[in-house]
Amino acid sequence: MAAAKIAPSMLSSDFANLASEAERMLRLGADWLHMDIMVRSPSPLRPFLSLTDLFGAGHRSEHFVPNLTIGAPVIQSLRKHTKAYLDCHLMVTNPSDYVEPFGKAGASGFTFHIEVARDNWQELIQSIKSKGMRPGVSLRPGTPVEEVFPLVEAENPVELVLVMTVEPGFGGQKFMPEMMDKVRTLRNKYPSLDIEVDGGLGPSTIDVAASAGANCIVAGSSIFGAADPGEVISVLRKSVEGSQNKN
Ligand SMILES: O=C(CO)[C@H](O)[C@H](O)COP(=O)(O)O
Ligand SMILES: [Fe+2]
Repeated sequence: MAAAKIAPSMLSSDFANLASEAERMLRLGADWLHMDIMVRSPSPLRPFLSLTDLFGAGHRSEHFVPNLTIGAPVIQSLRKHTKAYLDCHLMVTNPSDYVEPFGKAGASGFTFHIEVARDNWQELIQSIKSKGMRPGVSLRPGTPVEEVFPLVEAENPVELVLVMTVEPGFGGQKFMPEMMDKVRTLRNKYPSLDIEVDGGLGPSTIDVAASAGANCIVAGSSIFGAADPGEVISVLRKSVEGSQNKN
């Protein structure tokens, strides 16, 4: 059985006090720290011609998501303050460019999106492992779950599948229960796989995700916005463990 992992999304923390926020979450019972990486990525045509040069600054195809958060230097700084598992979720168009810097910075898990790795996921998994990180794959709400089967069944497989339960880009969005079909399908096929859900998880949505078979729970706004964040972490864990004991 895949163990319950509660992973506060540090996207909702006070970035100016990241080390103490991380320490607070671990003290309150968190297993992992979820780090959302959203970076503006250069076009493959640079320095010759970029999509922005062609279509103007409004063209968004160089971004995986319309937001900017943190990069490897922040992971490196945080690593000096904690031994915790840093569960890095890379919402970037070119994940292979980030494997080496994140490995050096001390990332523990490196989860890339299948939508930007359809042609090179085998090499990507290999390089993530060679840098000492645990490879994971994520899928946006519109991406069919079948797309990740080959990555779980590969000779050199991913060790975690992250099912997005909101459109990636921002914390504080509404949970999409229709994504639970993907979780159920994955749990039925792969009983011991780490299946992570991310987006809109909290005490009011956890039971649906836990009973579908998710064992790694990312939660940002519901934990950081709570009067008692430790209680929220405990509710999330009990729901996952309770569902597992029923099966
Ligand atoms: O990947 C993410 C956004 O793209 C975040 O991890 C996610 O949104 C968590 O935030 P919340 O729990 O507030 O929804
Ligand atoms: Fe995330």
